[in-house]
Amino acid sequence: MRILFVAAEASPIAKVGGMGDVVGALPKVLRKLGHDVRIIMPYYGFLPDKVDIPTEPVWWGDAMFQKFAVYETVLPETDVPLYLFGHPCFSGRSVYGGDDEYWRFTFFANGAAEFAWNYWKPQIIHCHDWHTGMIPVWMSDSPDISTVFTIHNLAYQGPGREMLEQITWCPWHMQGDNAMAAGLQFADLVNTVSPTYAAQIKTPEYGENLHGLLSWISGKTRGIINGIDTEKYNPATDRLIAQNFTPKTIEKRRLNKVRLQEESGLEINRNAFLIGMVTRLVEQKGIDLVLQTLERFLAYTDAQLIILGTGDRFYETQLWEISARYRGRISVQLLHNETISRRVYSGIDAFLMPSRFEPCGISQMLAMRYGAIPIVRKTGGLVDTVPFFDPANEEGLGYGFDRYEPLDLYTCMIRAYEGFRFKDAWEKLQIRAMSQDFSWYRSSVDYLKMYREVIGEAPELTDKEQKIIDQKIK
Ligand SMILES: Nc1ncnc2c1ncn2[C@@H]1O[C@H](COP(=O)(O)OP(=O)(O)O[C@H]2O[C@H](CO)[C@@H](O)[C@H](O)[C@H]2O)[C@@H](O)[C@H]1O
Repeated sequence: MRILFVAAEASPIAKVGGMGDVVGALPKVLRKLGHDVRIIMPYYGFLPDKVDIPTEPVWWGDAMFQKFAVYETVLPETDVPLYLFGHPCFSGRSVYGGDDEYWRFTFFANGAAEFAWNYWKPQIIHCHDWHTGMIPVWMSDSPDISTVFTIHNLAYQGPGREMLEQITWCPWHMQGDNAMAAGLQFADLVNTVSPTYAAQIKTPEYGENLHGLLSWISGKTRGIINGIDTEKYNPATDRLIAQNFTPKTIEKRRLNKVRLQEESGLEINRNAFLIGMVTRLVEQKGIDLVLQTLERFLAYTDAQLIILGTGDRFYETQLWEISARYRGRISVQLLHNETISRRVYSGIDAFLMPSRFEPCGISQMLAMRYGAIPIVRKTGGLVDTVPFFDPANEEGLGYGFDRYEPLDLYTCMIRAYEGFRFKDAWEKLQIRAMSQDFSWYRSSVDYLKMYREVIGEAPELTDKEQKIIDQKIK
């Protein structure tokens, strides 16, 4: 199949959060399974530092009364062709933000549609989040190009209908109050990134005002759990961490904890319970709950906390302030840094993710891959990826709590803290977490089915695909 991914992010060159992980990893696996998958994303000002880009474009196009250039390169460390949509509006150093964000990404979507009509024609356009929401609307007039729309974050819905009508082409039959809603309405199939979240978004509590529409289209909506890039994120070979280790050599992991404590200004204490977070500092991630719980938890235990994240200034300031009062016990790094993130995953004992809502969550899977035990709120994809620890039967992978309440988080953290004191049981839990298969090959089966469904083919895997997948998954 010929599939064009259209997205604002692609790891490793333009990643802000989990969408970048998905767009950077899934095409690579689909290509290994024999499909011609390519990506188009904006040519951000910082990209020349990260990837070789030819000076001559392969194509010039027009959209929204502007000219744009498309450059062709390859996503680093893969064989995935990458097209970069070049226009001065994307020359800044950050992916999101700025007053023209809505206009800029709508223009990008429009350019990507022109590109698919005129330069490289896919059978399927795979759209990601509101930035690409208008593409299914435009493609509804092109019967030879089908569309799949993936919801990574329903909270951001893009420009409203009125603005869309001012800046771009909205066909008379268009429906939807904003870019996200339009994408959901017109895509041939829609998915979000876990089965639990796919069910939750049909309710007012999680639907971000689109629950009515999402219930209406539930027949064409799927829930497909994300994977992680298990080649890149492999503690046995990762060169960015202090000490490599495997489930069989888990004792070697201890060195990573000590190094992390050294590097982040925490007291060096192998026995202290070290909890970590690697996250965007936004309301979704439950930072307010952590702030309400933390001091009580620190008073009761000898635990330490490291937070790596950037986001809302409000949370950044509060975390910074609290870390200044607990030197040696709390380390807050207000950065986006891939190397530090891996050093955190490989050194902490437990990974905290008390999300208000969570479509899937990649961080908790990365944490488990590196032997850190998740402490999560039972919501969305965290339900599907973190079965809860049952010490009596030696089952499960992490600790969980239900209600979005400080006391519930506190109790859950105390349970994990107590669990950590039973060293043998904790080590077995770590080994079990590390031994899970979170690779994209598993989820690629459901994506292939979805792609085949939109182009009217039988959903079964081919023998070749089945063989590769059988080899890859445990
Ligand atoms: N400061 C920092 N430095 C370095 N790396 C950092 C970082 N902050 C975050 N990251 C990285 O960004 C990714 C975060 O991915 P998540 O899926 O956990 O959440 P996010 O909300 O961004 O994604 C959204 O999209 C994804 C993809 O579908 C869904 O899984 C998720 O539920 C949804 O909210 C991880 O790879 C993490 O390591």
